Amino acid sequence: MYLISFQIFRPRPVVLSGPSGTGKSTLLKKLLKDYKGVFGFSVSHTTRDPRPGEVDGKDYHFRNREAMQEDIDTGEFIETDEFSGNLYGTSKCAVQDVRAKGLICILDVDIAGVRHIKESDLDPIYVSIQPPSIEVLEERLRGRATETEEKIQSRLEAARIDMEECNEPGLFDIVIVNDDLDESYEKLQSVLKEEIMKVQQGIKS
Ligand SMILES: Nc1ncnc2c1ncn2[C@@H]1O[C@H](COP(=O)(O)OP(=O)(O)OP(=O)(O)O)[C@@H](O)[C@H]1O
Ligand SMILES: Nc1nc2c(ncn2[C@@H]2O[C@H](COP(=O)(O)O)[C@@H](O)[C@H]2O)c(=O)[nH]1
Repeated sequence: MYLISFQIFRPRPVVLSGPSGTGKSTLLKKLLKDYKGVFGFSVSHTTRDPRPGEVDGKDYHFRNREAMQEDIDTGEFIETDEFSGNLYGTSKCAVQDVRAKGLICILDVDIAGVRHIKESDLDPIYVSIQPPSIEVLEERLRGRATETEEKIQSRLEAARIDMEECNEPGLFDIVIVNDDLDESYEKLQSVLKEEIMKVQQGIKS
């Protein structure tokens, strides 16, 4: 009996994608804070260096390239991509850890990651978070002050491609232009309402 109801209430994961600096982490941190016990973050692996304040195992699993490549070769990842000179990837464990708790698993991946996930059996809701313009994105990236000039340029180059590809029919369930943060958050909550309710009702019953 317990098993049957667990399967009925199993929420769909959520993929948040969009250019670097567009506000994905800001929005997902708000969801995690406002909906405790509803969402869980899929902690990705990366070979990039931690930024000040980032914690290994919480923000990312920070690995050197050799170690991460070994894990890729042994089939531990759902998807991986090279972005701005570093490897990033979603491990099977990262997603399983969240889903085993009955939580909505949030994945933050680039657009190549979205395409790889489409080939898996994950069946998430796909959300693209876009900047109002490339100029605003550049301001946000510079304002965050986490990248070198070279990295800012490579991220802006990837952003131009992402801003074009996000409108490809069928790629995303919704594209949210993150101009006003509160409005974007409203839209995000609205598209996730059904899954949120599934988990909240599951908690009550
Ligand atoms: N709607 C908004 N208006 C103004 N600033 C914003 C808005 N949303 C996010 N920001 C700011 O933009 C910067 C980048 O946001 P954030 O780190 O969340 O981006 P990101 O998409 O997660 O980037 P990355 O993919 O590189 O991790 C941050 O300084 C954040 O405070
Ligand atoms: N394909 C994947 N992309 C990922 C993953 N984790 C993060 N990302 C994307 O990388 C860039 C840069 O992130 P940053 O933290 O260095 O700024 C950004 O677009 C993320 O969405 C992943 O596991 N797979």
